[in-house]
Amino acid sequence: MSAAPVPSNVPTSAGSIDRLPVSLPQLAEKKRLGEPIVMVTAYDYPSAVVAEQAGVDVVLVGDSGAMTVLGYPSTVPVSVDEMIMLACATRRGLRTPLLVADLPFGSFEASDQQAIETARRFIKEAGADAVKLEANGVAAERARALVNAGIPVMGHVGLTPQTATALGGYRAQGRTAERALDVARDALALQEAGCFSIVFEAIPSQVASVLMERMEVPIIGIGAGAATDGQVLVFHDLLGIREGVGARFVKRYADLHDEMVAGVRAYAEDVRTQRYPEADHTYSIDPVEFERFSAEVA
Ligand SMILES: Nc1nc(=O)c2c([nH]1)NC[C@@H]1CN(c3ccc(C(=O)N[C@@H](CCC(=O)O)C(=O)O)cc3)CN21
Ligand SMILES: CC(C)C(=O)C(=O)O
Ligand SMILES: [Mg+2]
Repeated sequence: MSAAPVPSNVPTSAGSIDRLPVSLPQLAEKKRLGEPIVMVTAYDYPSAVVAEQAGVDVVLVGDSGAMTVLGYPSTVPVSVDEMIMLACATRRGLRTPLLVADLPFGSFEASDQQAIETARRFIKEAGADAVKLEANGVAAERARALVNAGIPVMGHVGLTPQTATALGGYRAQGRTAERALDVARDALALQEAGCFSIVFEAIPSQVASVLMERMEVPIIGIGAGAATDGQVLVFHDLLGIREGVGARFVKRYADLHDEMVAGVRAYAEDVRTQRYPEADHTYSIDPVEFERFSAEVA
């Protein structure tokens, strides 16, 4: 399927009627065929347009946006309303990729009903195609309730930033036999609960490799090695938009932060040295009109 190079710029937040998104069966088919699945985060209209035009399969409105675009020190403080706003902006720039939205910390844990109400907001108000939730004590139970309510769910195991304090910070997980078994249990529970896909974050590649033998749904890795069915990276990390969190899995494909600073610096320099604006950047008025205006205003 060839992606339209132009965004739909949909009139409503819920997506355009003629949108043909990447489907869950298409992702399963990619796994079956061994075709790697490409996922990237986006948080607003321009990043969504970039992801669309680059032809990715899945776009994640990650709660990492709490840090990358909202400036919070972690993903924990971001609210559902803030995430909905990011998801709506992303939706408007997106046509073909599957749009997945992270359920933020505190928005789904309390009860199945809370999880369903939150997920429905992402689907109905923001036009998300699916939601993602991080493994914790109740995630599999909530995932099952969401799937039963007709909401596609992606799981997330390994380094789960919403519970990073309990995990010892932003560090790789599953590095002892016991902890690798914890990751395995989380992944199998989420698969059993009906998740259509699961993210493996920051686990040893050997552990991910062995787990892949047990996984029937497409697995998207970030710092989980090359054996997963696809990869995901944070938009700002792969484009070098800020210093980032220093995760070893980041591969930087551009240095946009430096380019943006250089651009604004050059603009500032032009203003201060009066090299901007030039004639091309200014408007003019008909000479007769200008004479009349000058006579009156004086
Ligand atoms: N911009 C951004 N990109 C991300 O990938 C991301 C976020 N933000 N915010 C939430 C989490 C945090 N992430 C991280 C952060 C660090 C490592 C990491 O590799 N940590 C080192 C240890 C660093 C230390 O010792 O402090 C490790 O080797 O485990 C992995 C994932 C991934 N997520
Ligand atoms: C890194 C991905 C998987 C994520 O959860 C996020 O960006 O919030
Ligand atoms: Mg996340």
